[in-house]
Amino acid sequence: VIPGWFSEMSPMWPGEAHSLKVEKVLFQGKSDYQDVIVFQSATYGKVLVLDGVIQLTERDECAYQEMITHLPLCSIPNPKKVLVIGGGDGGVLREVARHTSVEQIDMCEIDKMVVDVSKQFFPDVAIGYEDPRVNLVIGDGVAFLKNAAEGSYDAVIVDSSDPIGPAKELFEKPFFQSVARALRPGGVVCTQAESLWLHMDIIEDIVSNCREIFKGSVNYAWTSVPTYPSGVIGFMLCSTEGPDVDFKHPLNPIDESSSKSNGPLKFYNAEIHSAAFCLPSFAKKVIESK
Ligand SMILES: NCCCN[C@H]1CC[C@H](N)CC1
Repeated sequence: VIPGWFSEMSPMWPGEAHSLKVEKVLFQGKSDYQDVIVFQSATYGKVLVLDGVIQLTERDECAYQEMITHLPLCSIPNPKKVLVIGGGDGGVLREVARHTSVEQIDMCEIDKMVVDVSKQFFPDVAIGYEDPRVNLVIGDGVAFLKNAAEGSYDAVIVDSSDPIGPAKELFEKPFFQSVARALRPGGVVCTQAESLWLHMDIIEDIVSNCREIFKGSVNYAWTSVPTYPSGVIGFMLCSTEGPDVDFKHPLNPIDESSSKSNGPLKFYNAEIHSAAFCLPSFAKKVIESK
């Protein structure tokens, strides 16, 4: 490693590595599940790294947290009960809390060290934990959903790391089946769905599993996050059989007054919501043909 530089290498993006200039390492630890590092970067603020993979930076986390949350929640009229799988940094909680219709936010995060480190080093992200509607469970999302009552959620958000390490099972068919069971008719799920530049094979498998399991609509959306591999990240948006969900045209705008509580929206808006579903031809061919 070049002195003072962090390079993000993984078998999931062979032959390439995004690098950030490191000013100071603020935390290094090893939880029961993964290596955890926080460093002060020269140009992206503080950075959270798990097993050598960038999870968030202060400068661009708004793009991911706002899109993964508002793409599903702005697509249904009145979300009340929301489940977050993963998301231990608290950023998705911060975004869900903007929705005044939401009454209960359950979260299941497997690694307590991620929660503690986020509260210590990323207070503007971990602010989500301060919302009284939040119930945090430290545990395995797969087990949590197996025990969830049928049809108990309006929305599930799967804010996972990559399918190498603790999040591996969150990309597999049985997990998607348990999500569908826990959703009410016309309920929605949004999952972290990797990069259309790097992972069309993974996306192809996820799409075909989702089309089998979710009998409402199944769509892939994507957005720009400079510090994620290839500079983009995708999302699977699925709804269960029941009241129609048109993900491409948001019907439930975020209540402006509630947005102020956790600072202004920096990235999401209704136009970029619809634009997120426009795909390059090479991806359309795979995703829309499954
Ligand atoms: N809430 C933290 C974001 C986790 N999602 C990331 C997507 C891109 C991956 N390479 C790493 C995890």
